[in-house]
Amino acid sequence: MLEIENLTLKYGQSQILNGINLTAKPGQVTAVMGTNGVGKTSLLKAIAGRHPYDQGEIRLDGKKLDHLSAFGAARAGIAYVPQGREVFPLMTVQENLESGFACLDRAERGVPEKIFELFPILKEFLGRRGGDLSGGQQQQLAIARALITRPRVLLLDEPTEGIQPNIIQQIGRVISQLRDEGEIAVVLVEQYFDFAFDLADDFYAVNRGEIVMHEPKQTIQRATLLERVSI
Ligand SMILES: Nc1ncnc2c1ncn2[C@@H]1O[C@H](COP(=O)(O)OP(=O)(O)OP(=O)(O)O)[C@@H](O)[C@H]1O
Repeated sequence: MLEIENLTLKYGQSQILNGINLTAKPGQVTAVMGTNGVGKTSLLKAIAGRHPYDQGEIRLDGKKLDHLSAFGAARAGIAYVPQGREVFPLMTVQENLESGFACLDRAERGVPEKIFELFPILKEFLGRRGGDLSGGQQQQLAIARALITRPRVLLLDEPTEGIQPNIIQQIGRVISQLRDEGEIAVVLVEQYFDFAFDLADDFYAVNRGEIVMHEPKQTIQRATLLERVSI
């Protein structure tokens, strides 16, 4: 389980996150929603060791992750799929997948067959360059690369952005499957409201660096959440 307690983050003098508390459980999709610029990406970056946070605590399975680097966070079990995907355009699909090996011990460095079961297109395109894939295929590659590290937590930053509907559906099915397997806590930052609403088990609405609503699927009202994330 991922636990964030009282997290604050600044860019220079600008306070961007102001005391965030959030829990993401394995076997659940936790949605973090809100309009542009409220701090969703910054929160994921802090968790993934991509940006230093000022105060607060991040714990994984009860263990404090003490201001880790990106490498340290990946080794600790946190995988991050950034907005815009960051696929290496001149490297092949195979090489892009292997770039996920960096944080693994030598004995663990292999692409599990499960990756190709989740994303069959990647097996077909192993020799193709990342930059020659469609946006949706690149998103699948970015998620696959993250899964290679066998994470405990999967952070997804707007995985549907700029992607055609049939691939959005496939990505939704993969996220559901990962959730149902029960091993990984998925944290989903998403502005495509219905995608997140249909998929997630727990919802956090963020506004100006603060959590303004937290409610599980069982009790949440669609209209209330929509209003909170549209402010
Ligand atoms: N490197 C940076 N330096 C200074 N300010 C930044 C930096 N990155 C983001 N910001 C600012 O921090 C605020 C939060 O940005 P962030 O990207 O976390 O928001 P977001 O909710 O993910 O928005 P979006 O959906 O547009 O990505 C914004 O006002 C943004 O302009």
